[in-house]
Amino acid sequence: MKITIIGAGYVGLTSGTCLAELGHHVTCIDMNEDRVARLRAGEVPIYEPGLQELMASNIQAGRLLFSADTVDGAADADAVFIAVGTPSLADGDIDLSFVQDAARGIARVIKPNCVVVVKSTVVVGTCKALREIIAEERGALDFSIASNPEFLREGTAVRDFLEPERVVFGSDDPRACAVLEQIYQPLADRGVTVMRTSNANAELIKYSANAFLALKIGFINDVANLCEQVGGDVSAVAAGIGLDTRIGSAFLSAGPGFGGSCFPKDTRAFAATGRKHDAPQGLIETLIEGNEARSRMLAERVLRELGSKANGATIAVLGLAFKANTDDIRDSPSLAIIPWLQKAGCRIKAHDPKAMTEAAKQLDDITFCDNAYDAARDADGVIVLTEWDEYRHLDLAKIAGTMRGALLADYRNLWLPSDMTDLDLTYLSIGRPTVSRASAAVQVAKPASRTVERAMTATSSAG
Ligand SMILES: NC(=O)c1ccc[n+]([C@@H]2O[C@H](COP(=O)([O-])OP(=O)(O)OC[C@H]3O[C@@H](n4cnc5c(N)ncnc54)[C@H](O)[C@@H]3O)[C@@H](O)[C@H]2O)c1
Ligand SMILES: O=c1ccn([C@@H]2O[C@H](COP(=O)(O)OP(=O)(O)O[C@H]3O[C@H](CO)[C@@H](O)[C@H](O)[C@H]3O)[C@@H](O)[C@H]2O)c(=O)[nH]1
Repeated sequence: MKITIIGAGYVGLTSGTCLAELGHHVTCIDMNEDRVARLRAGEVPIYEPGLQELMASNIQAGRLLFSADTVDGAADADAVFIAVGTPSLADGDIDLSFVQDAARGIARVIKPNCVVVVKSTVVVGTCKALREIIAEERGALDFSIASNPEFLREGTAVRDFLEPERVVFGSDDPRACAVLEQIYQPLADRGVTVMRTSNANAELIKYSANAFLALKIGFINDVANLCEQVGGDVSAVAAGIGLDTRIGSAFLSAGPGFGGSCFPKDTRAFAATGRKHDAPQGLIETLIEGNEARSRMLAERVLRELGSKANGATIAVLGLAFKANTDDIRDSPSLAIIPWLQKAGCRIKAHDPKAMTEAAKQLDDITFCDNAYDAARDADGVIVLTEWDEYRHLDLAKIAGTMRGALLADYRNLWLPSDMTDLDLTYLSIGRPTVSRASAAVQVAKPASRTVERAMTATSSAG
């Protein structure tokens, strides 16, 4: 199949590369000429593990091309995938202007019988509206439209695309369904479930999936708040409920709140769609409120701990990306927590293995450091906001030895409270007992089984 992808960002580039890997001939088009030039030179403009190698081998095999020219790239495609951004508007609804522009851009170019596939995350009814835009722009042309939402996660995008738990596509046009079935046949041959449904259902499935996953996170964060008040341990509670297969153990890691380019904007859009269609999504409205309030709550927890020393304190922030293994900082908790600390008079030193360049564009007055040890040196407090593996292996005694203060706020539960008892640190984490510097030994109950506790910490942060 000849496939064109409009938008070579996280989704377009990964999908395009993976579709080439499945044997299709793919052209990725992006309006950002600089991005296209870098891609043509074999450079991957985002950090996504495994993508560079896969891209190189498919370029080499002649199955993957890049272009900044829609006419050049889309004219002979059997299917054109739209994978451009759908950011939030001020009222929470999504901005469909990029998708609409992309549809207008291809309308005059596509060949008869082409299938236009919407991969961007869009609210229900969008495909229908895009069909009208293309028809208006092009006049009489036989073409089909389909929705094919993407479920990949940043950081594991290549694996998620090539080994998905399911592929969902929807169209009210059997010809579009036949083309999509052919495109995904190589995955179906490997045993992947390919679900075919209506256009509207496919659009609804994407938002409902993200909203449900975000609810799990919001729920466990609320449970963590309760654990902190009553002396519980959220890791144990999550493990205990997750053993029930009706609940499942995934997406029950308590932390600084969900961020990223999807959950915050998609939950807002889902709620806005509910309001618009007189089907209020009360659970999701409350979830959004709680998640937004969480950043301030976690900043205040640190400020409370620092007390009168907060104004003028130096805080080392470890991790700026919204999660590990990505350079993406869109809607990252760091972007909300850091300004709260700065407002209270804290000076911020920060480190992130991949996201400092992006963070520098959005955060002011930060001293960026080459590594976590440099960030922590002379700091009054250290806050962990991203669960990078390299932080798990830090020498905490060394960190404690070079800090001016003694506060470690582990908002990703990377370590165990019971491992802190010999360190000269006050250890805060999420939904678990605080280990206070002065009376560490009496405050932390040893877990019944350290093996179980360690396993829980490892799996819960895997997401
Ligand atoms: N990032 C994810 O993990 C993820 C996962 C699943 C779904 N999604 C959805 O996929 C869509 C894309 O997300 P993303 O993170 O890849 O966005 P992105 O911002 O990384 O990439 C979008 C790209 O589209 C390009 N673009 C915009 N308009 C264009 C046009 N008219 N012609 C050509 N190029 C154009 C931009 O230059 C940019 O490079 C969104 O709707 C998002 O919600 C994202
Ligand atoms: O148990 C968990 C799991 C995740 N998170 C946070 O939730 C956010 C989203 O994480 P994740 O889902 O791993 O990352 P994304 O790359 O944003 O992927 C989500 O959003 C994509 C875009 O729609 C979908 O395609 C994916 O299926 C969906 O998982 C991040 O801030 C995580 O730190 C938690 O706090 N606890």
